[in-house]
Amino acid sequence: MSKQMSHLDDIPSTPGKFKMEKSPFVHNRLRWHSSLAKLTFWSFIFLGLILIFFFRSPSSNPLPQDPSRRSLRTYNWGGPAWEKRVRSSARVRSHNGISVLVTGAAGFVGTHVSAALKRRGDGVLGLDNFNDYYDPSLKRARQALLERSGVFIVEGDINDSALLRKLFEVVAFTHVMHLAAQAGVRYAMENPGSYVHSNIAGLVSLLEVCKSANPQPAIVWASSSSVYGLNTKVPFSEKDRTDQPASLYAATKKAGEEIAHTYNHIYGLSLTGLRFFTVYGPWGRPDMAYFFFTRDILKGKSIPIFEAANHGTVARDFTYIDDIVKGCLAALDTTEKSTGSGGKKKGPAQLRVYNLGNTSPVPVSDLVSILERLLKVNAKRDIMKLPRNGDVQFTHANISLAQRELGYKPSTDLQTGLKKFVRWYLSYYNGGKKAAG
Ligand SMILES: O=C(O)[C@H]1O[C@H](OP(=O)(O)OP(=O)(O)OC[C@H]2O[C@@H](n3ccc(=O)[nH]c3=O)[C@H](O)[C@@H]2O)[C@H](O)[C@@H](O)[C@@H]1O
Repeated sequence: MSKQMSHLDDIPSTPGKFKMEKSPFVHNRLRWHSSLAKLTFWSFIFLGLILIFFFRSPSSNPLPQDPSRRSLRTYNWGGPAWEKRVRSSARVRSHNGISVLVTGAAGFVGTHVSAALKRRGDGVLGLDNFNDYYDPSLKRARQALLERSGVFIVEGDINDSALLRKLFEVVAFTHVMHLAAQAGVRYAMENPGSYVHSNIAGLVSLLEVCKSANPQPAIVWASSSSVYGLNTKVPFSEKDRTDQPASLYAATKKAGEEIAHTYNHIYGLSLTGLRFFTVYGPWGRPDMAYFFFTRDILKGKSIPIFEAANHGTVARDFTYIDDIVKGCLAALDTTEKSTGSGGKKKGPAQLRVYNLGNTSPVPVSDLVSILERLLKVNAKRDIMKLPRNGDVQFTHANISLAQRELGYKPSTDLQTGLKKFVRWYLSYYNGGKKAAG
């Protein structure tokens, strides 16, 4: 052993150099050895301290706001008490009910869909990674709301295949409502990686587990109106081209539609994509214009209102959350079963895509006028050129396919929907004396 040690000690770090110093400088060499040992010792201590710092104190993470680090977060899950909560939340309580895994359940659409499913007696289990793309306390408040109606949200990431497999082991979900995603059109230029992480890698991770589950669930998931990109044919129909995305966000949603095709084709998964058109309403997303316009109008801050070239109008087919929820439930209720089992396809399976919009685009400047009336405050309008960061000039949904096949019929105009949003906003932020971040 000692022989071996001395042999190892003799190996020069830079072959050739060491040999030259060998015989004439024995003393030097001994001194060199002891300082090398000291150096190694202190390096280990230093390395150890760094490791302790990283693993023990996530709050002192040097980049807490960088969502590309989200995948490094660890979540606690598992154990008999946890499994019991999972089972109880997913238990179907009505005749002919379905059991649904809702990803992104602490999100805007996820919360509303989960609550609606639970209300009619379906089994619902939520999954959410509670990331900090926008104020996580709003997500926690939505979680508390769902908790009160008996929906448990598991904390975890859709990229965690072991967690997903565990969930399917504990519950034989008949359906997955996949709403977890990195949303927002403009943020894709700041953090492209988070779009790939959630909307592509996360989707594949989920579909991998679904295709191997036995029985395979039917999946309904959130695509986006943004897939129409630079398409100029209005209103946008599902038959129109979607190969000119204007943002990376749109490109990842379009990629999702292609990935859905692949898993349907190879594994017989039943897949339905819903192209949502600018969804708004109570408990909405603070990164969306109607939400932060409201906050900034109340604060007396100026709001940037985009216009296209030559004072061209920028407009959106704003769609109220309750209409979207009805569309989601109708999509779940009309799914056919997946046809595969054990990762093998047995026959062709259902593959669908629907527009869920309002069919009545409203210029952004009109949205601001409605908010001014509801808030009784004049906005400080800062008209600026539509930046080249992913926004398109207008969206307009043709919903005849969803109408025909899902019975989808939106019934809330922007004025009515914003009135409900403003009422919620004032009671959430002022009633609770919270400040909108
Ligand atoms: O329909 C969709 O698929 C997409 O709808 C929204 O995207 P967007 O329509 O851009 O919604 P907002 O960011 O709320 O913008 C609404 C309108 O306000 C305009 N806007 C936005 C921000 C701003 O500072 N000023 C401004 O005039 C935008 O150009 C747009 O016309 C969501 O943010 C996306 O996640 C979703 O996928």
